[in-house]
Amino acid sequence: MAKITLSNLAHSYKKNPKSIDDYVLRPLNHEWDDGAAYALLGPSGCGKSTLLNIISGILTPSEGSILFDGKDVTFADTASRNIAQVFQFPVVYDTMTVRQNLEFPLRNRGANEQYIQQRVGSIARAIKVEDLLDTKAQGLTADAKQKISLGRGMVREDVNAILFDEPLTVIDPHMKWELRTQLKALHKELKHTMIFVTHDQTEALTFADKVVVMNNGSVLQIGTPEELFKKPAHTFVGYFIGSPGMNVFEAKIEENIADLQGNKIKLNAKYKNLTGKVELGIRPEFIELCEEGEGIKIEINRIEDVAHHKIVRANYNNRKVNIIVPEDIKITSTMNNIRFKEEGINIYVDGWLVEGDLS
Ligand SMILES: Nc1ncnc2c1ncn2[C@@H]1O[C@H](COP(=O)(O)OP(=O)(O)OP(=O)(O)O)[C@@H](O)[C@H]1O
Repeated sequence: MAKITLSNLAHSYKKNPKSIDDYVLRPLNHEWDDGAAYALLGPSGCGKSTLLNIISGILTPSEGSILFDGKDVTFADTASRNIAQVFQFPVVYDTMTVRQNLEFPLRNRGANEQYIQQRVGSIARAIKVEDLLDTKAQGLTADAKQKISLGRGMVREDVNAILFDEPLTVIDPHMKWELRTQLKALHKELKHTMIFVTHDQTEALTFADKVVVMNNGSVLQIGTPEELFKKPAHTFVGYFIGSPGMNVFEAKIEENIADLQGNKIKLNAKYKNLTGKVELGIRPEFIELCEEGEGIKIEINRIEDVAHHKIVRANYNNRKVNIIVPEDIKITSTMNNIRFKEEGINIYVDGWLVEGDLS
């Protein structure tokens, strides 16, 4: 296992990039802790695979360097980086049995027979393919083959890192949950440094200790699922993560009062001299519905009953606002107003979170 350091790393697919817009990865400086499970999350085209390919050595970055435990591997090939990879589509040898497929990475490295049997046994148990061990891979479903690919990725204990590039895409939806849980359990047991690329927030939030949120070639935040929920570092993180995502309103801020188009909202911190585009962000979970005469007037458009809560879709001054209310709350025809819970309010300038003075 290794700590992975990205130092002034940037990448452009153009030979002579002229401006920052020519870069698909903008300068990054980050350390990925040894033994942690990371999810790399972001919309299609934000640069996730480019970054993963740079870490694995498939791609050489146009600028900066990458270090494994302090050793510069920027120009080292994939084989010498000692990493395991699992791709979107299964990589298995059809003519081999499941057992032989799982044994392959260990035999390749000259592991002894007793260790191979013990290790393949425990991985087969973890991914629940014990009954398939002596079956040829050829006849297996895409799901089962991808499970074998995951097993092959996990079977070596001596790798620096395991990289997963959207490995659950071909997996049947209810099997996805099971595999994610198994991957998490294997990570707990083996403590491999794992990087899991996905554009699915549920996948990222359930698998990872830390989620790296990317957009447009930049890392916007690295945080625990709780940090991403409570303190999104950027408005993009706020509305990309969450279902529905964070509500964002333009605001004027004077000390500890936010003015939303004439509606005054009390804040639990003071802000001074904010210049630029000032916005107030609040997740739907921190907005309460209340009776007419209190809070801010809204127009309710639709109420959706989802598992364990209701989502209220409404309009406030010609813009959309989403509210999450517990399933046991009865919404009456006079509940046309909302109020904000102070602890759920975050203030942003030009998209970025600013901390106020709590004293
Ligand atoms: N070989 C290439 N040559 C030129 N441009 C490329 C190449 N590979 C990727 N790109 C571009 O780089 C940007 C980042 O792509 P990348 O595949 O890293 O994003 P991603 O976040 O992994 O997206 P997805 O989830 O769709 O795979 C995109 O605009 C893509 O079109």
